[in-house]
Amino acid sequence: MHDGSGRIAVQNLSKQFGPVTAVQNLSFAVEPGSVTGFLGPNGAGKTTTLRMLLGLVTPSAGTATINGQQHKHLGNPARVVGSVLENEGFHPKRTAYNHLRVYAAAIGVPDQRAEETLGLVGLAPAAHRNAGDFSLGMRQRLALATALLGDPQVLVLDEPANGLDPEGIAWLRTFLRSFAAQGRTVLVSSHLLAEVEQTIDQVVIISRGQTMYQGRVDHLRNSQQSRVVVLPSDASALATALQENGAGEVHPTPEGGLSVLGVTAKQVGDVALRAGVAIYGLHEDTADLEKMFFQLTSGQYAGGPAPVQGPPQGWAPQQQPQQGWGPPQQGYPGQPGHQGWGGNA
Ligand SMILES: Nc1ncnc2c1ncn2[C@@H]1O[C@H](COP(=O)(O)OP(=O)(O)OP(=O)(O)O)[C@@H](O)[C@H]1O
Repeated sequence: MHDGSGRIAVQNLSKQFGPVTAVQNLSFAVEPGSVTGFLGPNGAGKTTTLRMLLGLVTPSAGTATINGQQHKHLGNPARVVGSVLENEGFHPKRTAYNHLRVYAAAIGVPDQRAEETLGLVGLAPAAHRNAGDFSLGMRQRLALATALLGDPQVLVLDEPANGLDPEGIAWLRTFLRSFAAQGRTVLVSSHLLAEVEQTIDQVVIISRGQTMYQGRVDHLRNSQQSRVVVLPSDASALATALQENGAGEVHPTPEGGLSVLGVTAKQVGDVALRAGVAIYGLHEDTADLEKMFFQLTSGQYAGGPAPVQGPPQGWAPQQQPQQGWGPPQQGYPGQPGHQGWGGNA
């Protein structure tokens, strides 16, 4: 039997579809009490991974377990894990309530649970309307109600925000966070970080079937080095002064200025003052999580938004992911451990 922990563990998971490697040696863990985003571009292998976790696809190698067991060994799986996958079908002539009653009977829970789950997802007023007349957002809610029938400990949702309007997304966010606050586990896939950023507290980012980052979203955000763009009277003199004061990377800009990583505008201003260099312009680029996401998954993109080449500043995508990858290994200005920056004095 399963261990009741609510933990999802994916270990060295791979899936080959003929010549296509959908998932390659993927490892990550999802702990209860949190909402974890499972993020990656289209085709990264998210759906295949979730389908392996739910026992719908057989792995080529590795394991995907819930509560320490593969799905097929969970006993009564609907009581352990509820899922909403893409393109869930409903009988169009069946009411929402009747749809849920059919599923309730199949997993051995009373009809009353159908009413309860309709209430949970805000569909009670539409209980006796045919699912065929539902909007995409209502169908998503009905799919979620179906997943909740067994009062599961774990929820696995594939792109649940698809088809939801902003109000629906806000509602889903509140619902998932309160579900997790009860000590349950939520894993939500998406190809859009912005769509789930406010919902999730942990994130697993994959690209081309491999884990690129696993850890807290706020750690990822805090790890971003800020960038200062400065237009000085003498770029060469300022670049030298910055480097003497411990700035990590200083690059010229096409406008004749400098782009300086991991510093604040104040630090650049202080160094320039001491170096006797006048400043004609100065601004700070704040951390952008979306940019980081593109960088981590850049190899995946063939078209669309132009990815920034190379690993993100201060980050090194690794082939052997570990729980809670932390911020950059080396300190930088503003972080404990950084040496230098006379401008801070
Ligand atoms: N049954 C299958 N047969 C052959 N190839 C498949 C099959 N299922 C998935 N793939 C391929 O595996 C790769 C990963 O697909 P998958 O659907 O898991 O990615 P995804 O991250 O969920 O993408 P999306 O966000 O577009 O759904 C893709 O190249 C896809 O074409």
